[in-house]
Amino acid sequence: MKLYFIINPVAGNGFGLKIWKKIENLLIQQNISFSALYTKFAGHASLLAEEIAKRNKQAVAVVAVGGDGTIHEVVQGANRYEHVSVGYIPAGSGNDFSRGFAIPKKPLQAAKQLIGLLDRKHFPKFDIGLFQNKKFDRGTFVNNFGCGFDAAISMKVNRSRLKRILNRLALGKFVYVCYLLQQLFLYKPSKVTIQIDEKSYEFEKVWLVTVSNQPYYGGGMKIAPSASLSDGKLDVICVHNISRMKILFLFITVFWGGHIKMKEVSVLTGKRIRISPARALPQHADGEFAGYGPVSLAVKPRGIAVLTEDSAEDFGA
Ligand SMILES: Nc1ncnc2c1ncn2[C@@H]1O[C@H](COP(=O)(O)OP(=O)(O)OP(=O)(O)O)[C@@H](O)[C@H]1O
Repeated sequence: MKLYFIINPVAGNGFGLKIWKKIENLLIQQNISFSALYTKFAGHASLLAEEIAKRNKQAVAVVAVGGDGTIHEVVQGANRYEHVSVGYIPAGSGNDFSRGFAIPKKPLQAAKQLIGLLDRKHFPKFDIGLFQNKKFDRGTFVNNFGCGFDAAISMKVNRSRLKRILNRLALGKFVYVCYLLQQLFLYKPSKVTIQIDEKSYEFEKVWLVTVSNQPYYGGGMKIAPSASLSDGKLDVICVHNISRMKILFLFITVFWGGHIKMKEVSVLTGKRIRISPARALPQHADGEFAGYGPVSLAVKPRGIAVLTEDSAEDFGA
């Protein structure tokens, strides 16, 4: 099996590149042949993964070295090709993919796990999410999709100069707290209709709707504690009719999944989902800006093969 690495040198504020140098040495020491490609712009990992898929007719592994945005793009580019499996070396700031897919959080340990799996013929397959809106005809997500308050925060963070400054001071997470507090005062909740399979639900004063493929989100928050990568379903969490103060409380309890007991949090599951907000809410897919407005989502059961342990199949359920 041919082995490719797609490296996002700017992930984790330059951590991606540093980590890659160590992993490259490890691969050379162990006489493992591989190709390494560096991303040059946002969205490039998707194009590279698809090029690799088209160029190789035999089984090939494409490993993302970066954060959730990088593995998101690799899966976006690779998921339509049966002969492509994906791997992940966590080098970003959040790394929820490693939490959900049972990949070690330490990059060198993740690399060792990956090396140990290379001689296998088959890798476990996991569900992924698909979405369609005005911006994307067939977008994918591996962790979660969100619209509303959380997408507004991640849009602000990603466009922020403050993020780059604070990242340099190793205070990257603080920037999320700053924009969370800002949006807490500025965000205007709105009415949202959610259609899940054959049922329709109307929620007033909605702050956010997330659609999860796995439990973890936003750097370790357990937003959808029951989401499973192998159940052929997506978990929908809708936060509505909640006071601004209680939102803060929610963002504390979400770290252990306690928020789902709150009366303002509705938990639903299904295979096909349509979210129709009364006003065009921002959206993200795995933390990457994904558009505005109504969106249709569906699960693609066992949609991607991942270089991880077989036991990861039961992870998160
Ligand atoms: N060469 C590049 N220059 C600028 N941006 C890039 C480049 N390569 C990739 N990107 C973009 O960098 C962004 C961040 O990548 P990624 O999410 O992997 O890292 P992170 O934000 O540090 O980690 P996490 O999402 O886990 O918090 C993504 O939107 C990706 O498209």
